[in-house]
Amino acid sequence: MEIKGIGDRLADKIIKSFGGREEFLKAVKNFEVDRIAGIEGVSQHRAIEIVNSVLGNPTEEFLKTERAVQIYDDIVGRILGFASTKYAKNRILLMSPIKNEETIKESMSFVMQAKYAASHLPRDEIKRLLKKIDPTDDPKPKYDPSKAILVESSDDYHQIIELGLNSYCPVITSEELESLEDFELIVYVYSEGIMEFEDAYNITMVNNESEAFEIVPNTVLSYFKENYDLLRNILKIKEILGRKSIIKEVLDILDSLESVDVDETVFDRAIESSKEKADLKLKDAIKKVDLKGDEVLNLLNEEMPGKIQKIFDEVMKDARDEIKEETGCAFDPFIQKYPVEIDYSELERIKKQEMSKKQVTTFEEEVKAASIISKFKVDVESEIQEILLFDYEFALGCFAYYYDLHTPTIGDGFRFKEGLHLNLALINDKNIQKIDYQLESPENVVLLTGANSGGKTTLLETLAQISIMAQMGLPVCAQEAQVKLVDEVYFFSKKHSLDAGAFESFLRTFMPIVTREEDKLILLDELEAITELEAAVKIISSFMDFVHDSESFAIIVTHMAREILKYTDVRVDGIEAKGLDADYNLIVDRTPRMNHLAKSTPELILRRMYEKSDGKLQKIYERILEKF
Ligand SMILES: Nc1ncnc2c1ncn2[C@@H]1O[C@H](COP(=O)(O)OP(=O)(O)OP(=O)(O)O)[C@@H](O)[C@H]1O
Repeated sequence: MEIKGIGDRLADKIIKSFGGREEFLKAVKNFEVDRIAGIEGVSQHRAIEIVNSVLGNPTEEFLKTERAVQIYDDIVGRILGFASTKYAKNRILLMSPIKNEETIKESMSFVMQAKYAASHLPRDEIKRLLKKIDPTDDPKPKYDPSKAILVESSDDYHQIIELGLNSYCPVITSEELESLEDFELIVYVYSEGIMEFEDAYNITMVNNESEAFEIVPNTVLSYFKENYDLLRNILKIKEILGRKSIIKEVLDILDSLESVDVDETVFDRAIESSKEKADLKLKDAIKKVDLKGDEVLNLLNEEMPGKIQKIFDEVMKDARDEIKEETGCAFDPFIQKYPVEIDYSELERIKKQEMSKKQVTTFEEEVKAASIISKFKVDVESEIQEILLFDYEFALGCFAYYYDLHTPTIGDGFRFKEGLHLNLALINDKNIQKIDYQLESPENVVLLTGANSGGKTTLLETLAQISIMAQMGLPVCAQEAQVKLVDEVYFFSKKHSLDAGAFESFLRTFMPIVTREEDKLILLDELEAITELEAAVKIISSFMDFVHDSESFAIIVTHMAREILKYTDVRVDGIEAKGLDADYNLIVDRTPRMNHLAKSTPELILRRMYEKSDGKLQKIYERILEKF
C-alpha cells in the first residue's frame, strides 16, 4: 500500500498529523475516514477519495460523468440509511466500484448472506440497540483529589510518575502530608514501611512492587466503567444474535462493586430515635425512684445516687445496642443528662471513620475486580469490533432485504428481468411496473424511443444502478440479471441548456470517449436537448458507429430516431403509450418493445393537462390539441 493519488504537500501534512506513515496507513486500513477528515483543509469527501485511492479503489476512474457520480452517491446514501455506527458508515462510504470478478462475487455472496440473516432478525430492535453503540477510546483518566498516593522516597515517587498514576490523583511524600484527614483515602505505597499510623482508617498499604492497577484500580476499571452502557447494549445484541459473550461476566463484576457512599442519614436517624426512647424510659423509671434524705443531699452536691446511676447505665446500654443494630457500628454518642444530649462531634468522628473504612474496603474490592477484569479487555475489545462489523453487515443485509436485491451473473452484456429503479422499489403501488430489458452484442448500441413520461430516463438510470451496484459488489434490484463488468460508466443526463458553452463542454467530455480503449457503458439521455437538432443527429450517428465497433455498450434516448437511422443502422426500442386511463394517467407498457420505433405522444400529455385544468387555461389547451 503506498500513498498514491495524494499530492506531496497534502500527504506530508496528513502523515505529520498522524505522527508517521505507519500510523496513517493503519488508520486507512481501519477505514478511519473521520480522522483524516478532521485534518485542517480536508473535507469528508476528500478524505474518502484519499482512503479509496490509498486502498487502490478510486471511484473517479470508474464514474466518468457528474450524473454517474450522483447515481453512485444515491446508492451509497440509501445504504447509509441502514447503518448506525460511525465504523459501518465509514466502510459504506468507502464501497467503490471495482472490476475484479472474484472480489465482486465474494462481496455479493457476503451481502446475500447478510440479507438472509436480516430477514430473520428483529430488525427494528437491533437497529435501536446499534444506534447506541459508539465506543470511546481509552477514556482520559479522571482526576480524584479526594484520594492520594503516599510514597516514602523520591525513587518511589518517580516510579509512580512513570506509571502515569499522577494523572489519577495527587502523589505526596510524608513531608507533604499535613494531616491524614486531608484525604478520604490514602494509598501508602511502601518500600521500607517506615511510616506508622495509629487509628488511621483511611490508609491502605500497597507494596511498591505492585502493578499499577493495585495502586489505582481505575487504570483498568475506567475503560469498563465508561463503556458500561455500551457493553450492556452489545450484550443485548449478542443475545439476540445467539452469539457467546464474556461481557455478562464483566458486567457482573462491575455491578458487584458497591458504591462508596455511606448513607449518613442512617446514623442521624438511629441516634435521634434511640435518644427519644431513652428519654421516655428515663422519665418513667426515675419517677418511680424513692430517694432517701442523704441521697437527696448528695444529689445537691452533684453526686449521682447509685439507684439513678443504675437506671442511666441500663437505658444507655439499650440505646447503644440499638444504634449498633441500626448502623453496624459500636459507639457512644450520648452525654449522660436528662433529657439525654447528643455529642455531635463524636457523631461526626464516627461518620468520617466509617466512610474511611468503606473507602478502604471499596478500594480492595476494586483492586480484586481490576485484576480479574483486566484479563477480559482484549476479548471485550474484539467483541466491540465484532458488533461494529456486524453493523456494516446488517446495514448491507437490510438494504438488500428491503429493496429485494438479487445476485446477478457476470457475462458479456447487460440483461435483466423484473428490474426496478431504486426510487420505485419501496413504493407499494399497483402502477409500479417491473421492467425487462437487454443490451447485448452484437446489438451493443441501441436507440430508445417512446412516449413522453414513458419511463425512458428511469430505464437508463435503472441500468446504471444495476451496473454500478454490481461492480460495487452488491446484488441488484432485479429478479434476474446479467451484467458485464466495464471499466467506465458514462451517464449524460438531459440538459435543457442550449447555449454554446454547454455544447462545447459536452463535446469536450463526449468525443474523447470513443478514442479510449476501456470497456464502457454509455447512457445518453436526449442529446438533442443539448444541441441543435440537425447537428445532434450527425453527432449521435457517428458516435454510434464508433461504439458499435468497440467492446462498449450504449443506450441513447432520442426523439429523433427516424432521422438518426438515415445515417446508421442500429436496434431501436420503444416504450409505447396506449392512452389515458379514467384518472387521466398515462397507460403505458414500461418495458420497451424491441425493434420498435415508438412515437412520442405529446398529445396524450396535453389531453391530460386539458382534462385537469379549467377556465381560460383549459380553452388554451383545447386550441393546441386541435392542431394535433
Ligand atoms: N416502471 C415504472 N413503473 C411506474 N412508474 C414509472 C416507471 N418508470 C417510470 N415511471 C414514472 O414515470 C414518470 C416518467 O418517467 P421518466 O422521466 O423516466 O420518463 P421519460 O420517458 O424519460 O420522460 P420524458 O418524456 O420527460 O423524457 C416518472 O414519474 C416515473 O417515476
